Amino acid sequence: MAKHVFIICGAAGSGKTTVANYLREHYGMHRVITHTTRAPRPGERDGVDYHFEDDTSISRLHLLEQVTYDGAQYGSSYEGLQEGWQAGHDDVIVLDTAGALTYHQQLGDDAVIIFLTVSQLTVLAKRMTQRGDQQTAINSRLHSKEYQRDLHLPAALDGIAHVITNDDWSATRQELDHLVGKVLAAQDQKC
Ligand SMILES: Nc1nc2c(ncn2[C@@H]2O[C@H](COP(=O)(O)OP(=O)(O)O)[C@@H](O)[C@H]2O)c(=O)[nH]1
Ligand SMILES: Nc1ncnc2c1ncn2[C@@H]1O[C@H](COP(=O)(O)OP(=O)(O)O)[C@@H](O)[C@H]1O
Repeated sequence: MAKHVFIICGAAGSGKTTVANYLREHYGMHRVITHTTRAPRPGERDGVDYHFEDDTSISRLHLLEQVTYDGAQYGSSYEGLQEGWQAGHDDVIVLDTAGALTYHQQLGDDAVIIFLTVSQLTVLAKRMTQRGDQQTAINSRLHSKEYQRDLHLPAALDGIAHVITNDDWSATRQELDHLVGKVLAAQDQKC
């Protein structure tokens, strides 16, 4: 029975969305769509990239965890996880490191945490520009304490998270394939 949730965390621009989409497309994982009060970026769609909320609608939700990141609210629900598991799929979700820690505390080894980083941190802002983010949004992000915190693996996730340096996409893909292969093989042995 599938019941893992692959949690992708790391700084803005490190490649979390790219990795989550790869795991969905290549391993049939269920992408858990989380909730946010931040404004959609160009090209983002409600219900696909996020459930876009306002302060009132997000406060009515029954969330497993909720954080403030760069002045906006973000949160995820247990129902979102169950959707994938009930359909027999592993889940993949994109979270900040505070959320990743909460999931580790709640789900133990069923939460497989991947922390993404890059060798040159200056690359991150360039990737945000390439992605089409507005300059004011990039500046706000770069100066937020949450962005600064998630540039490095928090001590509480040391030895728990799998760290991948996402400089070169083909190397990242190989590391992901290796990790997912190991987790799925261990899962098959348990069944
Ligand atoms: N804890 C938590 N973090 C979330 C959730 N949804 C998104 N995030 C994180 O919130 C942060 C900001 O996300 P976003 O605005 O999409 O910016 P990005 O990091 O540039 O892609 C990222 O670290 C996301 O991983 C959630 O439901 N819970
Ligand atoms: N290894 C990589 N090399 C070059 N560009 C990348 C790589 N991984 C992701 N990107 C690009 O960088 C930008 C930010 O990636 P994204 O997945 O949106 O990051 P995040 O979700 O962590 O903010 C996107 O335009 C994406 O296509």
